[in-house]
Amino acid sequence: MLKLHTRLHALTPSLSSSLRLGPTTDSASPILRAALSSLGSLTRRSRSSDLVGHRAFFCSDSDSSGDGSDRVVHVDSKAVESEGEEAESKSSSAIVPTNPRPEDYLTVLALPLPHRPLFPGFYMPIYVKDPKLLAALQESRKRQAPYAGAFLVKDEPGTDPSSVSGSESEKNIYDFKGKELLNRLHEVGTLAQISSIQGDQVVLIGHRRLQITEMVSEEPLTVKVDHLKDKPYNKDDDVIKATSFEVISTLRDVLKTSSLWRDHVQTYTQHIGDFNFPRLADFGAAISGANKLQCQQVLEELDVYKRLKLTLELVKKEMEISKIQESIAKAIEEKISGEQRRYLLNEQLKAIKKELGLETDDKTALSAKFRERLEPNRDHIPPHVLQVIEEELTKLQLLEASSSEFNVTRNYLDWLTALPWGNYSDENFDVLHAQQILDEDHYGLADVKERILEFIAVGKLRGTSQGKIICLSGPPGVGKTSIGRSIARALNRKFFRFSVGGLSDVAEIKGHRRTYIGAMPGKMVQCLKNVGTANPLVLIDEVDKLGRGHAGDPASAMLELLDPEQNANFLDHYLDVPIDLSKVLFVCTANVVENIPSPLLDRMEVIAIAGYITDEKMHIARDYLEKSTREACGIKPEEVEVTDAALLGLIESYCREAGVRNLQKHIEKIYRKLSNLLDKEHQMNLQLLKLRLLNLRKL
Ligand SMILES: Nc1ncnc2c1ncn2[C@@H]1O[C@H](COP(=O)(O)OP(=O)(O)OP(=O)(O)O)[C@@H](O)[C@H]1O
Repeated sequence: MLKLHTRLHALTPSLSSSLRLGPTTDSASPILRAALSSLGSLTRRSRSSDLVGHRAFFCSDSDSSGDGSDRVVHVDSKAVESEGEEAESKSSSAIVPTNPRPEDYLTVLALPLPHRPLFPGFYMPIYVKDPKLLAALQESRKRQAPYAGAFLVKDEPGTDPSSVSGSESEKNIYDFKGKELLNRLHEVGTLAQISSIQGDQVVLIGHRRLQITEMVSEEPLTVKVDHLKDKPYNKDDDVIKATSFEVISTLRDVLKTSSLWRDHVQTYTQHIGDFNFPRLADFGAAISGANKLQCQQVLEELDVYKRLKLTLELVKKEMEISKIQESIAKAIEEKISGEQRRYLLNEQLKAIKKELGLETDDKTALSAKFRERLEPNRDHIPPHVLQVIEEELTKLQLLEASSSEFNVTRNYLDWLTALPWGNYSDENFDVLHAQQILDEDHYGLADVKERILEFIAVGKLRGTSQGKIICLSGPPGVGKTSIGRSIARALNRKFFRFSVGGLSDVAEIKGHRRTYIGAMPGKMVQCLKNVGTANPLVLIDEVDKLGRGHAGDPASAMLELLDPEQNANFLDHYLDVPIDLSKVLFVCTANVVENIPSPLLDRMEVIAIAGYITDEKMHIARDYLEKSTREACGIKPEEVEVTDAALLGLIESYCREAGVRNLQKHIEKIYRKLSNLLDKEHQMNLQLLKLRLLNLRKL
């Protein structure tokens, strides 16, 4: 008695911690104590968890070997003391050694366990739904006999032990009473200490194996039991040792891959030198995810070697599961990291695009870009166009960036905002200046120059030059195109040239409707965007060679474009808003006036350039063509002299046509050859190369 008392006091510090975790013993091995502390947190966590509620938890009991019975009695009394239930009981348990020891419990209440058997040394919280059984448990706890027998419930015949039983079966167990219930229980179970009762939740601690021998009473079911002991085994048996080492090493492998049982396994394997084989087998089976029948098999096995072998099978399975778990986790991780990388790269791409001003997705950036373009000449933009632009900008915000509609709207806005609304170049109405420029570029052409100077003079008086279409007609190479360029220079207007020779598609002039894929505005809108001013000089080449369209008449479209009465409200199909072309000066060129469609011709002021006579050609060749060609060939004036006779010979013998393009080509040819000769002559220090009539043929 005295001995018992002193041990009780010695245990006090360790037991105070056990109150959280359940009872412990002073003689628990280092393994068990370590396991106890490491499992403390897990146990606390698991109590709130429904899932783990069906599994057992490792504790420090070790009386399965049969020598720890008195320790359990101490633990029990201490637990009761700590809960402050009855001070009296504390003294009685300490002083009166008549408290029954676990092995004294030969008649116990039978607790049905629906999910898994309880292994010695493990915790298990269960819910007792039978009020009579619950009352009996509370009663026995009060009587300082807090022990019961925990027995796994058998599956109904024909059911798959691996299939999920669910709460249905749990409920059904309590419908069985007496003998019926007894028949549903496995015979081998565990002596369970009732650690605590809270409501209908009872926390059990497994102690030693029991076997039901007979029924004592029906409600609640009470049974007589035999206490089972492990069969004697040789501790130094190599096979047992090897099997147990294999169990441990497998547990270690599980630990490496699965964190689920890390606490359990780590604690146990840390103390590898201090284990006992039956406990190891129980431990492995209890923490494995094996089904209840497999666990029950381990519980029923009294041969230590066989039990270890069964456990080994279970932990190996656990290992396989954790490998699968690892590969699943890895695959998912790879997928996630791949997606994250993609997201990151996309974000970087966006940032780079934004930095380079290529941002296409960012609607706000796009809108800002368009608004920025509008800002400088917002006052000049006609109100109806501004309204359309604003509407389109709002639409752009609502559209999905990846939709085709978005791209259409974006392109449309791009065109609308790129046009030079109300942006005019300052016209130069200085007649003298104009004459100077025209003379600079062309020889002769007195009629043409006069007409142009008149045009400028009228424009000066009116303050604007508009309302006229000049048509320059004449044979090829008489300088129709080049004079158009000169007029633009003289008037200080931007120059844009496009040829309508062979044009048969009206859409080239008036644009496509926006609904078509790859729709574009017509040539005139492209011209305005290109030159950046609303009053350029537009040279329409080869107007007499206008094609006949199969879909629409290009001549009519040209009429709309050129007619001063209509072109103030020129409607391009793509833009769909009228644009003012009245400030544009149109100059057309034609070889044969008769081929120009009469409605067009009617509106034109035709200036005919008949062609040049030899004398004119001589002047043009000497003063314009020769000069420009010499410069183009990089020959200095003092290096070459072309005599009049040679030039005349060239014109009369080789270039008899009305224009001077052929003459220009011959002069270019001669100068190319001369530059080749000069290269050789340079070496002979020849100062001047004279091109005479005689040499002309050779060249
Ligand atoms: N009176 C001129 N003075 C100076 N150079 C001229 C004159 N007439 C034509 N040229 C030159 O002749 C070349 C051909 O002229 P241009 O191309 O304008 O002819 P074109 O009448 O438009 O021909 P086409 O009908 O074939 O288009 C140009 O280099 C131009 O400078």
